[in-house]
Amino acid sequence: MEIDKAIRESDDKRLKTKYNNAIFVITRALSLYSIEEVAFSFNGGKDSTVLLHLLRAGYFLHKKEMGCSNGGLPNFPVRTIYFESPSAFTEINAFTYDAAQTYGIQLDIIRQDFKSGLEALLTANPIRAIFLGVRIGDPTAVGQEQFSPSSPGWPPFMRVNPILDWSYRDVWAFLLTCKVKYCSLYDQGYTSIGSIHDTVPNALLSVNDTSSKEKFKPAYMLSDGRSERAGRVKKNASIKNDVGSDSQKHEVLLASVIAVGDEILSGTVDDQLGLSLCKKLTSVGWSVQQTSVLRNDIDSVSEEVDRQRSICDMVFIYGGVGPLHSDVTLAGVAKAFGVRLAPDEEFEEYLRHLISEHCTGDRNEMAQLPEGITELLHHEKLSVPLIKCRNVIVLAATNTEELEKEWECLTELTKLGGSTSLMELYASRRLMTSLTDVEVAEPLSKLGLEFPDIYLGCYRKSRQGPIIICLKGKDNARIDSAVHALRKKFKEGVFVDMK
Ligand SMILES: Cc1cc2nc3c(=O)[nH]c(=O)nc-3n(C[C@H](O)[C@H](O)[C@H](O)COP(=O)(O)O)c2cc1C
Ligand SMILES: Nc1ncnc2c1ncn2[C@@H]1O[C@H](COP(=O)(O)OP(=O)(O)OP(=O)(O)O)[C@@H](O)[C@H]1O
Ligand SMILES: [Mg+2]
Repeated sequence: MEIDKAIRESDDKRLKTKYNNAIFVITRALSLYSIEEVAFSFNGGKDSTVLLHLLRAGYFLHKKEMGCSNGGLPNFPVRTIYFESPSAFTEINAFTYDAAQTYGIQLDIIRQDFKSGLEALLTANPIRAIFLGVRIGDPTAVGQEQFSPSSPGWPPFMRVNPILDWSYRDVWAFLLTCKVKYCSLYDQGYTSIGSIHDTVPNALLSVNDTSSKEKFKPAYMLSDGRSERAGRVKKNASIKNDVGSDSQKHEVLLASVIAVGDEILSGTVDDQLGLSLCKKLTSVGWSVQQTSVLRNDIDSVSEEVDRQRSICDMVFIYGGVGPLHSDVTLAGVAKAFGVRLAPDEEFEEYLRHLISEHCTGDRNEMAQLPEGITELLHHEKLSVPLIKCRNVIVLAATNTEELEKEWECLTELTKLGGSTSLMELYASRRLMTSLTDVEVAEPLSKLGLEFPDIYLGCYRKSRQGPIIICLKGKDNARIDSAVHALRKKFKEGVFVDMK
């Protein structure tokens, strides 16, 4: 089988690992489902072209494993579906039909939208699993695994994603190593292909040329796979401004603190970080609007981040950061901003230094960051930079000492960035009194009206104990005036200043 042979003869170890993993997924799927129960969703794009050849090899190897291979593969045995659309590139259509002819594929052309088309397909056929060329960086891949049931609201089937963990580089390494044909648009600067309305050649492949027609290098020349979708016209628009522009509207900067961790919710671990972070934020003049604890679940994270990022100046999120299956925070942040997670070579470099020989296989998965919105905040005291996605700071700290260090660096870095005023300190005074609630309630409300710029808080340490009144603001003189005004409302000596 020529594909299998080409990979075995190649000395690209990484490609071999990717290939073996994908073949494993395919052969498992072919063991789990009968050939009538599987389908392949093919659209002539580079990812589905990779999958076409992997399926050809996988089927061959599966048959061999079962002891019934004769070495040949005259016709492609998996039902193949193509959702044809009037807005597809003619080159894509031509390549799809051409490939069908070359490899003996019986194409089922569907001219409906994905959902209705799949509903009809599943009603008419015993299909239970569909192979897709989805890769982890695709916006639609968020939350998917190699075997992922279709989403709620979609007809029920298993989505099988054998190349989910492949990078852009892997795709081109495979197509070039196997010397297989791919759609001609990829030789004209297109790096990811949607419809004719939302896809143009990737400007990063543009060749400076004096002639009037702009020229582009082929897709495989793109050195940084993170820019694969640079030729796609952006769909989402309304992203809240970064802190520093919008924030000037508020007198006080608003923060939200999000913890991610099933263990906090089950009471297995004590969330010290939330408390510490709230103290730190308050001490530098921020007003914490909300703290929340979320499950290790991408959708929970994305919904909460989306909500908080639009009402707060800055969102601080911690927990669920790392390479484990439960580490979903960055995927949730990516989903909240409607971008994909993509391998970040700079971040990967840091991780490589940090874990070097302890790491086997492909390190890319650990270095996936929300694409196009991530800023790495470097500090010499940190072995890995802090991650800032627009107005969301992702903290890697897992205990208060680590948080202390990250916080120190963060405040230094934001000051270095010229944002000193954003970290302007709050001044505060606390007064203790043995007056009853009823006695202080009304005068305090009136004080609030007289001093709208001063935050007035009350709390007590026990039901019967004294009340502590907290006055906070950015102007010391105003706080002193408020304290004076409050004292004037009562007999002398009923309020004691607390340190
Ligand atoms: C065979 C097939 C199965 C799909 N299954 C799902 C699904 O289970 N859930 C979902 O949200 N989208 C599903 N989709 C839609 C894709 O995730 C995605 O929206 C689409 O490929 C992107 O196309 P667009 O960029 O034109 O919107 C499926 C698409 C295909 C072709
Ligand atoms: N119109 C379609 N018909 C059939 N399958 C499709 C269609 N659109 C998408 N798919 C499936 O979804 C997968 C992911 O699509 P995606 O656009 O990310 O990749 P691609 O088209 O293969 O490559 P590229 O990223 O270069 O466009 C495809 O590989 C294919 O399995
Ligand atoms: Mg495509």
